[in-house]
Amino acid sequence: MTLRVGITGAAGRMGRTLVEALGNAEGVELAAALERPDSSLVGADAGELAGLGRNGVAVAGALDTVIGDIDVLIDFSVPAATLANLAACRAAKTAMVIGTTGFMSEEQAQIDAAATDIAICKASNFSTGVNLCFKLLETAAQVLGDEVDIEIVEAHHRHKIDAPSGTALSMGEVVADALGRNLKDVAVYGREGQTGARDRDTIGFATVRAGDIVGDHTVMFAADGERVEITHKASSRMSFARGAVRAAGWVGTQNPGLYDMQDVLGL
Ligand SMILES: NC(=O)C1=CN([C@@H]2O[C@H](COP(=O)(O)OP(=O)(O)OC[C@H]3O[C@@H](n4cnc5c(N)ncnc54)[C@H](OP(=O)(O)O)[C@@H]3O)[C@@H](O)[C@H]2O)C=CC1
Ligand SMILES: O=C(O)C1=N[C@H](C(=O)O)C[C@H](O)C1
Repeated sequence: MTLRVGITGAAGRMGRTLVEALGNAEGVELAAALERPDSSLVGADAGELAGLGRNGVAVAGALDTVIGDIDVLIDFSVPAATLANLAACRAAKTAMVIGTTGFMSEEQAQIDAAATDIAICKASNFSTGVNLCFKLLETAAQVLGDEVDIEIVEAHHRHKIDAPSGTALSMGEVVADALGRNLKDVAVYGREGQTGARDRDTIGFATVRAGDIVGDHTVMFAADGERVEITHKASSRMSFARGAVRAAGWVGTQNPGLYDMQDVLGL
């Protein structure tokens, strides 16, 4: 069976990469591509937009005009657009892959609620390497325990609109959970001025925004006399897109529920 997939933000950085990844994947096919209703790109060919040549899929401006043509919607856009698409998918019983980051906790609650009716695979990062790093981080935190200072440093391109990155926050959650801490209580987002000495239980975050960096993440476990650093560097958005397309093929056959890339990879 071939699953029919729709892509939102089809002209965006991830949207174009997803169109390319879908063209190379098996068991899934591009059935719809979406942009804003008032976008000048509505009606354009999605393959041409992605720089691949015509693929015959015209960009639509409204999800309700194409939702009957798709089995799974892949959404990498902005939280407000994702939540509007979530409501439409919930009503139509269409599965979703959500890659958008930067949701507030009450927005995440809407996703949790929709997952009682539809299958949703949501991940802050769909690359295999980052999902492996989540496992390595859990082990590192368990072994190094409370004897180390933990700092998370992330760097992304100048266009990124949320900080810290969703991936950095997920890494913080993995480490905090492994240590029995609540990230909300221990996170420190940047430092300035007379900060006082570091509190051992805190988990620090630092953000770099520069140039065309695709996505770098380092978690540092620093003790007196040694430190461990676990680093992932993405050099192509295709690493995220391939994972999201794999997730679409997987989530399209699941019962309602909220899943992540670890479920897709069986980690
Ligand atoms: N989970 C993962 O593995 C990854 C997640 N991401 C996340 O994906 C998201 C998108 O990133 P990226 O592709 O770089 O961003 P872009 O800005 O390049 O693309 C976003 C797309 O969404 C569209 N869009 C924005 N607002 C709306 C709206 N209100 N209604 C309809 N469409 C809208 C944009 O259209 P327009 O240009 O007209 O605004 C654009 O086509 C971010 O949240 C990012 O953090 C990114 C990479 C990997
Ligand atoms: O906006 C991006 O580009 C990315 N966003 C995701 C995040 O916020 O973690 C994933 C990746 O790092 C690229």
